[in-house]
Amino acid sequence: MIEAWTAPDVRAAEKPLLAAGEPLMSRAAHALAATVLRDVAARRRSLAPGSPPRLRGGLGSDGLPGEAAVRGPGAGRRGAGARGAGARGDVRGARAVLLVGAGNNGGDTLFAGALLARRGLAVTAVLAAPRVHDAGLAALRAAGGRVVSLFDVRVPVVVAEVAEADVVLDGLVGIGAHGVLRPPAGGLVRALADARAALPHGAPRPWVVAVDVPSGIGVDDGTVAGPVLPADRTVTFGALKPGLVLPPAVHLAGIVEVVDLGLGLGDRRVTGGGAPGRSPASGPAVRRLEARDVAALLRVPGPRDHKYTRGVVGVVAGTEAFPGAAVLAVSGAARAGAGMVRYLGPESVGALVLGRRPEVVTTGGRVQSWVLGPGVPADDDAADDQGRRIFGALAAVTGLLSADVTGGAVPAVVDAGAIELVEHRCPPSVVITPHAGELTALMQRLGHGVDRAGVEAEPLRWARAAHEATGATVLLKGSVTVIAGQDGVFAQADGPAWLATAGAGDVLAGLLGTLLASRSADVLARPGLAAELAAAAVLLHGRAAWAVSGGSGDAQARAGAGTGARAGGPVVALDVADALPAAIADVLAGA
Ligand SMILES: NC(=O)C1=CN([C@@H]2O[C@H](COP(=O)(O)OP(=O)(O)OC[C@H]3O[C@@H](n4cnc5c(N)ncnc54)[C@H](O)[C@@H]3O)[C@@H](O)[C@H]2O)[C@@H](O)CC1
Ligand SMILES: [K+]
Repeated sequence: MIEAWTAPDVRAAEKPLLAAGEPLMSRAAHALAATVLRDVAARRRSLAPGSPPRLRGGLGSDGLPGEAAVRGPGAGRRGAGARGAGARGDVRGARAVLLVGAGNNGGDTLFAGALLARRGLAVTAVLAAPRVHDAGLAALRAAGGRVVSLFDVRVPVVVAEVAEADVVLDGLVGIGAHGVLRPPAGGLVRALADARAALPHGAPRPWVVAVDVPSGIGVDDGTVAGPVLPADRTVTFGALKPGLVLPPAVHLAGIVEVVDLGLGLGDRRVTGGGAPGRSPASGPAVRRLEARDVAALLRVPGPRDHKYTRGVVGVVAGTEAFPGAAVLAVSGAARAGAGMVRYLGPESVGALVLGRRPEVVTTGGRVQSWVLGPGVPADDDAADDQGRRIFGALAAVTGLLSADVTGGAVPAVVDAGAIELVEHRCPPSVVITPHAGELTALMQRLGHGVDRAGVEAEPLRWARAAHEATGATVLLKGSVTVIAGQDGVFAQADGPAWLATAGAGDVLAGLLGTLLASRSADVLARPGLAAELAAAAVLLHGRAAWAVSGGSGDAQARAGAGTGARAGGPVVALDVADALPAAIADVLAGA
């Protein structure tokens, strides 16, 4: 389990250690410097004449930084200069620029800069505040570092200096940041980010290491409200912060490395998540399941199981206009290991489903979970019969219909058009699965004045708001999927960007339906479990997609970084469903 803790939680955990005189800043600075030295040495090796071409500005297949565009041997911009040939581990003469703010984040950066200077790097500190960490500044000066102030030199001069550097350390603000970066730091960062964005794809540029967090991100909510210099690597101290796992900020953090300061935050047994600002006792603010967590959640059939005990999934999906969604949702459910799948829908669609999945049953009967809505447009009169089926199922799962009639509520996945049909408060065992556009429509219907850009800018806030407004567990789809449930928030980054393709959501809905059906009674008894199973479904879906795509998401998952099309190739949704058995087997085998 990957856990992210809020700034107040980190501070609270640091407090007793600082009071006991633990040298946390020194530990942080040493770890930061070690990473920077390793990165600089690795980049020099990758640019040395005769070395194989590597990816630049991205994650190499070995998890080490390389080059984003493939460059031929010896194509270093300044030949054997600062970025040119370097012996293994030789970093002497490399240029480092430190961006230094007023607080301890700047202090970490200055102390790390002093260590870099002592290893032979040419270090320049750019001070973005009238007063910075005194001891850190003294250490850098004593080590031979150069110091300039943003109050004395103009921003374009600094931008030019940064362009010539091998590595930039962003130490403007860390967990003490409030709001968007203020001048002069904000202006500098905007100019640096603009200069970087203007570079042709794959052009040489300095490696950017964010100190604790990329300065300017919303540390506790992952928002990006102002300028931020995108990092290639973030070295974060003590624990992951929510902004390093949540979109959109996660996409600016690069490869994330956690330096253990002995805060003990990840050590305690976590029973539930909490809102930012709660004490560590209430658990991490955001969690991300890893494969072994998912293995523990999956219900593996035993010798006494039969199809009914394993879980029957009822699928109301597809219309004559959108029959494919039915095939995809049913395939996701069946391939994920449902004991049985019941398909309910138009006869012609049922025939198509049976043609692809003859094991499906097309008659009504008891189910242990519902999958409602894939391929059923809410505003389509022709979908009336499907709408009626969905209304009926929703009445059962929300408890509107008496248990005497329904035989008791069961968990449900409410997807696509069915989201618009939710009119009553739901239990958390109902998981709604909108993308940003569908969540926007839902929140507007509930009276919130938000547009799609607003949801995309603050996915955590709106996923939570939707959970609070509907009672349902909310799975907000994206390259990083945010899930808000009764016991907290998950942010899953498991799939390749190739997975953003038609029908992928239908497969996810079916897959999640199966996980809910297999643990139906547990979900009803402990509604927080629905969010965990939703996170598990996203992980399995993502891993299946990587398998189809031909790449591997392991490096990204290990790094806690956002996703991207860094490897692999295109995928189609039905192939993702077909890859689920192997993905589940791998997870269960601990692969
Ligand atoms: N507390 C500790 O013992 C440790 C802290 N560490 C470092 O210390 C950092 C926290 O230090 P601080 O509490 O001093 O806070 P920061 O260094 O994160 O930032 C606070 C300073 O930045 C200014 N600032 C705040 N918001 C700003 C904005 N929007 N624009 C421009 N300036 C802004 C404040 O006025 C203040 O001077 C961590 O992120 C981490 O890097 C590490 O050394 C590990 C140990
Ligand atoms: K920073």
